[in-house]
Amino acid sequence: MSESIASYTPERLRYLELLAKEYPTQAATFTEIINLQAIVNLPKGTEHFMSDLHGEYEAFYHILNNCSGVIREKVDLLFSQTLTGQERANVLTLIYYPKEKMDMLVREHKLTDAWARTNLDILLQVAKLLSSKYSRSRVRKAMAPVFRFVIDELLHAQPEEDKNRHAYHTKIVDSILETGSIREFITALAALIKRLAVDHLHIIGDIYDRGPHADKIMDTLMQHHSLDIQWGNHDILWMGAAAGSLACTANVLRNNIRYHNLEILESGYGISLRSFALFALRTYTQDDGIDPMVKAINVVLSKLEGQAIMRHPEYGMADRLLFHTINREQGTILLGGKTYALTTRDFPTVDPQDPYALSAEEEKIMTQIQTAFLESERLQQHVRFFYSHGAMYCSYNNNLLFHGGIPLQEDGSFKEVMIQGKAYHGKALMERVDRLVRQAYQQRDPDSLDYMWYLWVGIDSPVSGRTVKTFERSYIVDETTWKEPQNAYYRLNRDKRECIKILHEFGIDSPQGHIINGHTPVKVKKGESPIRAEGKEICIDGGFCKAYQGSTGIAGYTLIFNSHGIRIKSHYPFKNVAQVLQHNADIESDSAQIEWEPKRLMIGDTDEGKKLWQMIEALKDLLQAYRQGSVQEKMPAAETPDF
Ligand SMILES: O=P(O)(O)OC[C@H]1O[C@](O)(COP(=O)(O)O)[C@@H](O)[C@@H]1O
Ligand SMILES: [Mn+2]
Repeated sequence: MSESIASYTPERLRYLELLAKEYPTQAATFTEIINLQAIVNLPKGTEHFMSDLHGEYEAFYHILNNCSGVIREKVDLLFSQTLTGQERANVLTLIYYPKEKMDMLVREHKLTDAWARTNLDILLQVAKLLSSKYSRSRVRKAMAPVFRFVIDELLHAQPEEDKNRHAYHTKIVDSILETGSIREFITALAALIKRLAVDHLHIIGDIYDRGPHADKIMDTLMQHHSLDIQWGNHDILWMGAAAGSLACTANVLRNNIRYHNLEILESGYGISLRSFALFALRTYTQDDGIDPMVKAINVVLSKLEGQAIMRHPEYGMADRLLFHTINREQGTILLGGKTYALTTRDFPTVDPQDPYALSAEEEKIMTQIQTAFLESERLQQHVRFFYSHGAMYCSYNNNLLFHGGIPLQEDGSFKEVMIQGKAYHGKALMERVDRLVRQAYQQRDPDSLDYMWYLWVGIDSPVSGRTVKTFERSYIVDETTWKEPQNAYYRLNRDKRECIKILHEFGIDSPQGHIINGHTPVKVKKGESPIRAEGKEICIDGGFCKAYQGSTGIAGYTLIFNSHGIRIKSHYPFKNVAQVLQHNADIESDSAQIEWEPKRLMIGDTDEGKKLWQMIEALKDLLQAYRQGSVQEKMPAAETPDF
């Protein structure tokens, strides 16, 4: 059979020549084609989605360890007939916290060879089940390098295989025991199990604030094998503070003072609040029962925000300039033509002639704190990770991920938002804001730093979408003033057609497309559902944050998207790691299937798969080019035929 001769454009030929550097022979090329064609026909990897972690490190870390309850499902599937509930619970704790569990067993003299053999076998069965949907080479890469060979051998042992092989495997286990490496080995196996259960993690914003340890969450995320982050309004605030914005810094301080979370600043990031605390105690009274530190930061915040509003008439926030309408003698404020009572009259640093100017002392202390943010190496490292792994939005396998909303008009059309003199809407707006956020960190110019603050408070901000009313919520007795008006997105997101329109704007036209976001806690207790707009929008702010669990009724969601479809897990509150170790107290979760795929999704159907198909096509072209002599093979020296 004669093959037709293909002709290539000069660009294509150049590309094939580059590709030939990696695949220099026909053999190398077709091996890779076979390899990739096998991969695209494997089931798609499992994606997990979480949002609004709000510093709840312990709950987050446990959910990461129990892979949102997926490990328990697998262990139950394999062993519900052969192990008791207690035995399975012990296995689970071993997988979640191998080091701590084995430490405990050693203390109790229970880490025997017999225990090791039994548990090794159980863990191998779990790992085998989870690895079945990956290529062997992918599984091998997921293993700790030191144990790669051994785990690989053991995973591929078939019980029915001949005696020699069985003896070989028994020998491997004997050597593991003899060499005293069982603990390391079990730890590596537990890590592999967790690694295989979750292929990719999406964090849909608000890692920071309210709970105590966002810094530890960041450390953990930095170790993760595969993840992306969509920035939340709280994250943006910290990023702004880390880039030097004083208005952002004041908001970070306020959030953390109010929640008694000084530890993250002081020991987590080495940012001392000592001078600020001393200043507050010296300057403010305790007569009205309000914490002097809260009062001190509220005033600094109102001043700095007022300055930013005056610098930027284009933000349209002149009506948020409240500070000069306070009547200190009467303890009231004038708001929209009405007078409201305040909970304090304690404003000692406000100059009635120039109410938005920081006092000399406030200025000095805030400048010191600003420098401390800029110089905190650990904070800067975390923020750099936000930039390298995060963005305003992400389009991933037909899902559109962002923290808050896309600014809309009341009639549902995209809202035009002015940024540095030009109007943007929809996708272009998200991309423009993304660039501005990056510019704020790279260039630290006053304009983009102010915009970082706007993203925290503004009704046209994609990450906030509210007029944030910090002053009213702090000091005005009448709670009707506390309501924060929201962008129309948060009403229109209940409408299927609106969501389809937004997805379309971002190039997602599949009937299986969804918007996935967080930001507004789903009040399950009040009958709210995370599934909105007939399944087109899924909001997964389930309240990891303890302060919100009263209204959400649960303690966080994980959304799971595997080859069969999408399901949601609602988690119940977590006690602590000690409880897990003592009583195997796993987080309980309910699971609900949201959607089934019409047919099982394979890697070839994913975004990554599309790239692999392109690569397969290119390699086929390369093979053809080799065969017709358009590109020359380069035999490795040792294989050059000897004439
Ligand atoms: O993105 P989130 O979690 O809703 O946080 C932003 C909100 O937090 C607030 O600052 C209120 O916080 P608290 O409820 O913790 O006092 C609101 O003014 C603002 O809308
Ligand atoms: Mn938020």
